[in-house]
Amino acid sequence: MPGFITDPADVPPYLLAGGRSSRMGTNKAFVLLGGERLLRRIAARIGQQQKMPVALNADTDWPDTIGLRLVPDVTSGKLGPLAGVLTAMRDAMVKHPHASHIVTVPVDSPFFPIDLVARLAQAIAGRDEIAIAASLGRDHPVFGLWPVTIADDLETWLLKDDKRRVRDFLARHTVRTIDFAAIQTPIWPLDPFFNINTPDDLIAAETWLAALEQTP
Ligand SMILES: Nc1nc2c(ncn2[C@@H]2O[C@H](COP(=O)(O)OP(=O)(O)OP(=O)(O)O)[C@@H](O)[C@H]2O)c(=O)[nH]1
Ligand SMILES: [Mg+2]
Repeated sequence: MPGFITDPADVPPYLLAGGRSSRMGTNKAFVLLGGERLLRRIAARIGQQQKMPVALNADTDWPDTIGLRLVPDVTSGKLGPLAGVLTAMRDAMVKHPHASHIVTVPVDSPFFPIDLVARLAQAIAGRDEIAIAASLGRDHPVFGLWPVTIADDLETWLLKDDKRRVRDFLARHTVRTIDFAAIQTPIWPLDPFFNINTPDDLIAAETWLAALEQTP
């Protein structure tokens, strides 16, 4: 029965920013959207829902953490978003020993739903279950509630599996997938998990931001 997590606001939040931003050509966290850096925008959005401070999963030489606690990957070689998830699990075991789960959000999706953690948490029915977001028929596992109990399995898998396909890891566990509706705007329905990978995506995101501001 769902309801394993009694207070979603108690789940420690981790912001994933340990990627290479290769398609953007410059660190995505510091690009401006609506005059504000993505890093600050996303940290504020997830931070407003959670009681514990947001931790930043990023490289050790990160230029400006904006006051967030920096948690670099526990594995080397940039093994992808799940390396960030593993890092968050390991960190939470030390910093938040009572937490059964952690929540991750990527630094590049500025319109994610405000009720994200509440809805993911509601779906968790047991200590070892994962919950991930989905929209418009696509899964978004970087938006996930992850049980710290599976850290060892994730570490073993990350170090052994060459392809490191997120769906292959998810197949090893019980996963609750929660669907979020498109957001109605005056131009077109917006995927709440629209993410910014390229300079063109950033231009599109400005258009979406303006459209949202016109939405009653
Ligand atoms: N900790 C960590 N996070 C990662 C890693 N690779 C990607 N991410 C994060 O996962 C999220 C989704 O990744 P992508 O959209 O591919 O971003 P990216 O890898 O920085 O960009 P590209 O180089 O263009 O693929 C982003 O928030 C990234 O910062 C990694 O090796 N370690
Ligand atoms: Mg990438």
